[in-house]
Amino acid sequence: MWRAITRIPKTLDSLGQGVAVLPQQFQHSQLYNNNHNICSKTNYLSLHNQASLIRPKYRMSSAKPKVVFVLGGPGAGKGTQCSKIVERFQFEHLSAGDLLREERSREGSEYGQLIEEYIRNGKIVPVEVTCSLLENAMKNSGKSRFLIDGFPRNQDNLDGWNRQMSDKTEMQFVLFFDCAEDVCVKRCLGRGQSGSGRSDDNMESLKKRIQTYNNDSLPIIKYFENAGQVKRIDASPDADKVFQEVERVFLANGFQ
Ligand SMILES: Nc1ncnc2c1ncn2[C@@H]1O[C@H](COP(=O)(O)OP(=O)(O)O)[C@@H](O)[C@H]1O
Ligand SMILES: O=c1ccn([C@@H]2O[C@H](COP(=O)(O)OP(=O)(O)O)[C@@H](O)[C@H]2O)c(=O)[nH]1
Repeated sequence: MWRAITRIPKTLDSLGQGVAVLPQQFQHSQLYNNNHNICSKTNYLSLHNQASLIRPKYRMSSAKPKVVFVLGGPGAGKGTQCSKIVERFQFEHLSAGDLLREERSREGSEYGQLIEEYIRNGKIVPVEVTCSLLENAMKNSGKSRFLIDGFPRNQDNLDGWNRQMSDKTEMQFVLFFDCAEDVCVKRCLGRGQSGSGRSDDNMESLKKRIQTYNNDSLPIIKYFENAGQVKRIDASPDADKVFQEVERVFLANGFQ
């Protein structure tokens, strides 16, 4: 008789980051859910055996995932530079905006309409939606280094991240692409004209996005700056020149 309940050992229990390599079927199990980390010994043994199948991979990723936040005005060149970072360093690029656009277009999404409304009006989607998309993308990628592009952009985003993700990840620094407003506008309009298909690369939406950036996002960058966590990059030169600076920052912070 297995009357006694068994607490899953810490190594299996704390899958906050190890879960990144768990196959889908584990992700709703007691192994995954820290809130239900007590199970019968029979269940435990079965889960333990299943978990041992994936143990080597889990061990490899037992450190907390490293996160770099990438911030800057609309059109500052965040996405462009993230692609270059991915080519040069081993990072997974997660654009919060792209994830939201994907979710907007996903058939059956209960948030599609809400997301479209927020994006078109340059407003910031409630963090519960964005943070869940980010966490899922992190888990599904199986990677351990992430560029989180375009997030956190307001206090609600930052609070939500701190509640849901900060204990599970190691934030390295904030890469801030500093770009004058008129340059940002020109780049976004250029992106729209060259067929981005984005519903917000037009002057009307841009005015609202810039206002949101100045009112809501800049204070967050300031907050990180006061904490000594911001690496500021002048985003006005051409993309290759900007990347020279970006590369220097990553090398100086121990990334190869
Ligand atoms: N350094 C740069 N100089 C000139 N144009 C750029 C530069 N970086 C990006 N762009 C262009 O500006 C537009 C916006 O860049 P993107 O990387 O999508 O910005 P963000 O992700 O910050 O919105 C794109 O059309 C891109 O090709
Ligand atoms: O964490 C995020 C990131 C993006 N957005 C929305 O998505 C839009 C586009 O963001 P993206 O980062 O793709 O583009 P950018 O404005 O930086 O060019 C923003 O204006 C917001 O409406 C959001 O609500 N939360």
